[in-house]
Amino acid sequence: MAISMGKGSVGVLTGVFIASLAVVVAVLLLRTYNLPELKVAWKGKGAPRIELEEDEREQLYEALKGALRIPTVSFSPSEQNTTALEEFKEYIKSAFPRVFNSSLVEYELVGGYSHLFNVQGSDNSLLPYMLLAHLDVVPATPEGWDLPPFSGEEKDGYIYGRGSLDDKSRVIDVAAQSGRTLFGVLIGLHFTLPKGILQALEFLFKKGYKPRRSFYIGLGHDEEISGRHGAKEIVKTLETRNVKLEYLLDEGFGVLDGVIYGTKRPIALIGVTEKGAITLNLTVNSPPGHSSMPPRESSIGILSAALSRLEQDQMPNRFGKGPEGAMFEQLADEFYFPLNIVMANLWLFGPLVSRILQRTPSGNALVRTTTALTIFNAGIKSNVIPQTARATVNFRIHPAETVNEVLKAMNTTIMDDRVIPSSDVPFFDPPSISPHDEETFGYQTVKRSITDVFLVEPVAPGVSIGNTASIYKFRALVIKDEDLSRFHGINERISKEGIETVVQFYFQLIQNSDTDIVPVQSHLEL
Ligand SMILES: CCCCCCCC/C=C\CCCCCCCC(=O)N[C@@H](CCCCN)C(=O)O
Ligand SMILES: [Zn+2]
Ligand SMILES: [Zn+2]
Repeated sequence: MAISMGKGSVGVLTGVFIASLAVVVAVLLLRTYNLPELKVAWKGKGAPRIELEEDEREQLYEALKGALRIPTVSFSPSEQNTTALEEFKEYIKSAFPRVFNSSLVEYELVGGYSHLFNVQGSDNSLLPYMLLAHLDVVPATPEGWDLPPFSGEEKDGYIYGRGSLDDKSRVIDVAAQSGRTLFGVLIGLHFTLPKGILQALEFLFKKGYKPRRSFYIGLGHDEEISGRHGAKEIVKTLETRNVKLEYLLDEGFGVLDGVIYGTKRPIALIGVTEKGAITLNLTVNSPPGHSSMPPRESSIGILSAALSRLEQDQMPNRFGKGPEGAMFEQLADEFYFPLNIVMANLWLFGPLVSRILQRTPSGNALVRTTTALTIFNAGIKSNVIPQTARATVNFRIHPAETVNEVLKAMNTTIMDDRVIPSSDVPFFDPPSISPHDEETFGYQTVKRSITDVFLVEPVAPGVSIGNTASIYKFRALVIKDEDLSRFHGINERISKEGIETVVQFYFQLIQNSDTDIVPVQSHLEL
């Protein structure tokens, strides 16, 4: 069928072309010259903060340092440092005596090393909520670190260590909607570790606080390897007791300061959904033998070629097909000119924005299903042709795609029957979007607590690129662009100010949850 265009269409297209060109030039200029420095002059008062004495502050830093020194590493689904997990049990008991000795707290160990606290409120008519965190960490070797990863040492106002961001500085925050069972929200759960949560509770008890609304704190011990024995057992435990939650909060985004290119001020994002995930092991077997008589193709060669195809031939850019498009449109006013115009008109500029986003790893993660090659194993000796080569590929699925679609695309890309896929961790489609309208207590309470503590606007819903399988995902930290590589990377660290803010956030959230009235959002005067 022929496509014809009238004069009018040509005019419109020319206009669109010129507008696009202007935007491209403007974007290039913005990239060339530094953006104006962020000048944030908040006049918002926020909520009263917990006043920490100097010795309490020191106690807070020391408690985190102590936690970082216990190497609670999850190496693989079948290997964890159980000695460290044992040590951690004793550690939290000594670091948070008021929590463990309070008559308001029921404590139990779940799945061997996970911790479940039920803090009794005075009003049983209010549904409880849940805060989640995890105490396990991914492995780290000292290479490249300014300070050793399990030393809990301090430099220039930062406390360094594996887990300082993910997730030993945080406390569990999980929130399910009224009437939803935990199982529905926690499948494949990722927990984060609970330092800030327990510390906030410790300080609250010290001040004689008694909550009105009951809440749970769940600290998983195997979140980094899918939460099979921690989170899932906690879910089972609560399901058996027919527990319903008002909301559930876990780690996730944070207050993003300069992370989204071209924004005028820090933006707090609460994850209301997240990407799906598949982790596959790819194996190639071929006859072993003497390296002096190599076959034309070896297991290593076959597997490497397949992996290279996967890395080169990424899944398509889906920008705008999932909730991330709406997120940018909602935030349009937060961008400098002319990006504000661009973001408000994604129907026109969507393709341009999607191309710009995919140029950075974090932007790319928002716009497509990502393919990450994470493990490669083969060979035992320099003169032996290996029988087996094995690699692991981790896909994070864009909300507009499914597990089945990704598997199909992967097969098409590899196109080699000798590469055998298998999986030993659960995979899941991107979950549905958690409610975040003006009537939703959990979302609005988290949002209000963010504004109270960080004095930041806007607070908007977003799509989390990491997995937590919780209802709301927020990390009470200001995250700068340079921090992104520290997650699961080298020189993971948290500022002393940052760790105090985490505590302030939970201190505030726990108190803001003590009502049945959906909070009115405060607005900051600029
Ligand atoms: C324009 C770009 C905007 C992008 C903004 C990105 C901001 C990202 C902020 C923080 C990122 C931190 C990474 C989040 C980690 C989430 C938690 C986590 O590590 N979960 C694990 C669970 C593992 C479960 C076992 N399969 C994970 O996702 O690997
Ligand atoms: Zn992690
Ligand atoms: Zn984590």
